[in-house]
Amino acid sequence: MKLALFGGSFDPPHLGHLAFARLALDALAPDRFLWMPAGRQWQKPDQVMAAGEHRVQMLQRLIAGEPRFAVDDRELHRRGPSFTADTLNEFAQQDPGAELMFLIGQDQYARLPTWYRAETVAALATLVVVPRAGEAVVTPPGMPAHRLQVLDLPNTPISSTAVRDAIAHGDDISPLVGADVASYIDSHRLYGKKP
Ligand SMILES: Nc1ncnc2c1ncn2[C@@H]1O[C@H](COP(=O)(O)OP(=O)(O)OP(=O)(O)O)[C@@H](O)[C@H]1O
Ligand SMILES: O=C(O)c1ccc[n+]([C@@H]2O[C@H](COP(=O)([O-])O)[C@@H](O)[C@H]2O)c1
Repeated sequence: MKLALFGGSFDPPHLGHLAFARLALDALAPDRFLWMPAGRQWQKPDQVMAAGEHRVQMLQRLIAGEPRFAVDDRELHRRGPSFTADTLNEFAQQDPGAELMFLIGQDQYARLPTWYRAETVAALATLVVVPRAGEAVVTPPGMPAHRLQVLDLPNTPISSTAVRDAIAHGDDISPLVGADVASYIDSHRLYGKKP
């Protein structure tokens, strides 16, 4: 069983995430593809994120057109920081024969040596990495031995930060997150969205 895991803050999820996920679905042909919103991303201590339930609802709207996608909210229910090593250990114990693939963009791949138990992450999953914001995939110094699959994602210059900034400026965010996520943000007044 091949299991693709896409972890993220998803605050909010956007069309860049969706482009990456669709490409991975085609390229990897996993048996399951799970989007995993982080509970507490310990490396973003200053960011007050939208509640986990809102991020799950936005993800559900973003992925609605693709029945092979599902949301796994286990990290939202775990106490303490959301360590990817813990999550991968859970999957490995749950299904010892499964081939785990963890999706990340180059920005996070570059930081991976700073993650909690990076060697466990590297040992348990193949890292599926895409370029980000024009930055090619480069293995960072200090990265433990790992399996790497690079996917050639065309540059999708969207970030959650840009979405939050666009909201602050009163801009239409539908081109960044799609109409369904935009209307969810609107109706729940997330990220300081004005009526
Ligand atoms: N436009 C994009 N293209 C490729 N990968 C992306 C893109 N946006 C996010 N990712 C990747 O998706 C994962 C989750 O990203 P995250 O939820 O932090 O979104 P973000 O846009 O990077 O957020 P923020 O701007 O708040 O840092 C990370 O591995 C990140 O590298
Ligand atoms: O385990 C860690 O130490 C760790 C440190 C930073 C990020 N991560 C995970 O990497 C994924 C992408 O993070 P982010 O902040 O770019 O959305 C998400 O699943 C995070 O929980 C994990």
